[in-house]
Amino acid sequence: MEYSKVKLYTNAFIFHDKKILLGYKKRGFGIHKYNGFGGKVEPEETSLEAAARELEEEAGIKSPLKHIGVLFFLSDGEENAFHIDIYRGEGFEGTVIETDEMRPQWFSTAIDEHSSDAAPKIPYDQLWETDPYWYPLLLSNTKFRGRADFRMDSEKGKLLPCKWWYGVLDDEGK
Ligand SMILES: CNc1ncnc2c1ncn2[C@@H]1O[C@H](COP(=O)(O)OP(=O)(O)OP(=O)(O)O)[C@@H](O)[C@H]1O
Repeated sequence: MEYSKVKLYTNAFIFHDKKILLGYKKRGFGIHKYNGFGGKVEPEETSLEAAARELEEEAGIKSPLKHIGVLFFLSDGEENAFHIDIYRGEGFEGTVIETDEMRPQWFSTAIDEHSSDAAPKIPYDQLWETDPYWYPLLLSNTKFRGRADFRMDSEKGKLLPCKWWYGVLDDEGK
């Protein structure tokens, strides 16, 4: 797929007490899916500043965010490509709140199926369709990069991935 411009976005995932915080998107792009907290990078701010601002706007918390990956995402009906900077935060300050845009919820990161952890499992069937390929890298704190091209499936009446790849980076991001 081709594109003319690249738009910068952020997406932040908070980890605490063997759990990951996801938000159920209540409106707009990605509605009814679970995702990290994020949005557009505004012209006057850095990607990290945008990630911190969006996390506070959408979940009411602050966290020491570290860049862990990049997703390059293309879609039918979008002339722009999305460059999504993925951040990971260990712990947080403040109180997690529900906002007009997102309903936050904790999910278990425990690998043990029989864990007594009360938190529900990550809802892999309610994420963007290609997210399950890179969540293991996010969960294991491994730097990564990837690309996914989405096309409108006229039979199903929704955007579906037609081509994608994800790769692991070394500590220097190469
Ligand atoms: C395979 N494709 C994808 N996989 C995983 N995540 C994806 C994604 N495509 C977009 N995303 C994220 O979805 C959020 C949209 O943000 P969105 O609400 O539109 O932005 P923003 O809050 O700036 O908009 P408004 O303020 O409402 O205009 C933003 O975090 C962005 O990174």
